[in-house]
Amino acid sequence: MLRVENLVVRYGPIEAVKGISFEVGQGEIVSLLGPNGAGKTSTLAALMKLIVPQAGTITLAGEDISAVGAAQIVRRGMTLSPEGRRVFPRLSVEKNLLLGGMVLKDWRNPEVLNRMYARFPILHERRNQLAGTLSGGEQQMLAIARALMSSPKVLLLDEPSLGIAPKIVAENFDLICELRDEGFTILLVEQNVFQSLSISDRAYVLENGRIVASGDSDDILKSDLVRHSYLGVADPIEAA
Ligand SMILES: Nc1ncnc2c1ncn2[C@@H]1O[C@H](COP(=O)(O)OP(=O)(O)OP(=O)(O)O)[C@@H](O)[C@H]1O
Repeated sequence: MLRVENLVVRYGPIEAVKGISFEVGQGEIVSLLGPNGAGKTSTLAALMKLIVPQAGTITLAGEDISAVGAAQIVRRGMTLSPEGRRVFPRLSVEKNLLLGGMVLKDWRNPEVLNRMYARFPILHERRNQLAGTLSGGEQQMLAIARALMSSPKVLLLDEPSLGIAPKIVAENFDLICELRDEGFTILLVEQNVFQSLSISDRAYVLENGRIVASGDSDDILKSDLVRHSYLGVADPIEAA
């Protein structure tokens, strides 16, 4: 569903992503892991053209979207729930949601909004409230719901558990699994390595802009590299 080849992202002299290649199959959850500064957010931003990559080929559902801009990428079926949620704090919950589908022709179609409210009743309850007044967990829910408003095929999730309470984190991971079961294809960036690997099918580990490990999530969880470098424990199964 998503294939990335030789992606390079530079900020002036800093090469943040150094020619990485990976793919996400239809209906998979794939984790992109790695320490702070590894290049995870830069990769997602480049996929959505929020920053322009210096090189690389991006293929979405068989179509080359390397030269396609952000709005068109959303129309073609890929959206991002960004790190730090980035809801518009002074707009209502409903307006935040509508913005998620606004690049589509039928963005005013009430069915789309109603479907989202049926999935997230709390957002319906709070639809007239300013987004900035929601709790962290609710804002995260809103960011994911906003990304779903354009009915994407591929969902990019950047740190959906960052800064929210453990109970809500567990609910978010359940939601991500539900979305996979409904057929969404998900690329998940997470600091929460155990939980991320426990729900994903496969994973890539980024370090200093390069992929240093990849494979089935179960194998990555057991690998020495991840155990020692990223999890900091001798036995992650015991620790979990
Ligand atoms: N706007 C920017 N200008 C200059 N350098 C940047 C910019 N954004 C990121 N970088 C640098 O690019 C590298 C990769 O950063 P990036 O945010 O993609 O990593 P990350 O893996 O997402 O880390 P984190 O989990 O901390 O967000 C880092 O060295 C970072 O300092």
